[in-house]
Amino acid sequence: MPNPARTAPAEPAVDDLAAAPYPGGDPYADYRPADFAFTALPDLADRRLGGAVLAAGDEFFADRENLLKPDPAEFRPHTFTAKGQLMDGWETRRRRGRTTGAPHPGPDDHDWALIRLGVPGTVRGVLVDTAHFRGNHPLAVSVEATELPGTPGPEDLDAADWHPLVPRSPVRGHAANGYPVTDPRRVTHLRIRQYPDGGIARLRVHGEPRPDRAWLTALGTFDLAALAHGGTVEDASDRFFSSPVNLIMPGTSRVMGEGWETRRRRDRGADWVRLRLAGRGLIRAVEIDTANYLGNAAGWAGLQGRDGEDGAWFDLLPLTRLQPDTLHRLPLDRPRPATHVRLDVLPDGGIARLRLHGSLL
Ligand SMILES: NC(=O)NC(NC(N)=O)C(=O)[O-]
Repeated sequence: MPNPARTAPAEPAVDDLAAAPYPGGDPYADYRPADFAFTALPDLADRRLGGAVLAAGDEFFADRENLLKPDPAEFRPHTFTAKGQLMDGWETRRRRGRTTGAPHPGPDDHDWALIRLGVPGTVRGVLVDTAHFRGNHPLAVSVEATELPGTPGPEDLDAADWHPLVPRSPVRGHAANGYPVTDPRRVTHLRIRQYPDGGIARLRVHGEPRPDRAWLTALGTFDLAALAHGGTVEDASDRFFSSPVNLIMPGTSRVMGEGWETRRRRDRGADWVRLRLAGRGLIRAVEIDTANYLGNAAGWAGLQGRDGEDGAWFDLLPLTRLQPDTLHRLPLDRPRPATHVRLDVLPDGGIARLRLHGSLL
């Protein structure tokens, strides 16, 4: 019987895909970030929107649920549970070949996980973050997608029709690995495969939300700006401290960092964010919440509306004085059809949530 260690090819040098062992100090010091335009779009798999990892073939070293945690992955060196080093991600056991003569995994051996998006939509890019997985990240990943009605379980997903979103692609360790997606189909669930095994810290699925239209019609009156209903942040003047997408996230903010906070303005200008509504609708009631902004709440806020991509902007809500750390409830007397809304903030500061209650036309 040949000794596989002797016949195996020499260890490849630490190349671009690999990551150096943890050198001590700040675990993110040698992390390799990525700058992909699609990351400006919301994460449709966000746990806070209802995203979940429904099942995984293996999760021996670290739980699949970690994949969708909103915060960056943490690393505590030399922290061992009964199974191994504590890892903040989804990590499977090492695969083995079948025989002494073939001890390595086969070329198609892989681990898999099934993801339910929090909001269905068109995926524009997938981010596979291998933060802190060095020497145990997968060699490659692939992602498939499907669209199913209702609330299917893992068994239903097994029998679903899957189409590829990301072909089998190389993965770098301790890095943000971005894969742009061009397939325009609406999807509700994903299947990620990692070849042959290993650990992934976080999975982000960036795209355009496309919720169930029949559900919105049944609701009647709902928040036309909410991400969960298909509202989107198209652009904003400032993303310095936090993302404007926070304005349209579910629930209330718990701390300052969970809202939209702009930097201190040193000119005479104003900050703004432009939203595309869930559809063409009539807004009747506005909520502007400055929760957790005490010394830095926006001073005044106003709303403009626009009907169609090329429509002219018109006043929806005149500039209104805001109080710190307060939910402002503002009925609109004369609703007008709108597809887009611009929130103007004077002179700068923080707003935690913007709710635009109304109905589709
Ligand atoms: N040092 C490790 O991380 N080893 C193993 N992983 C964990 N989590 O212990 C492995 O084999 O990948």
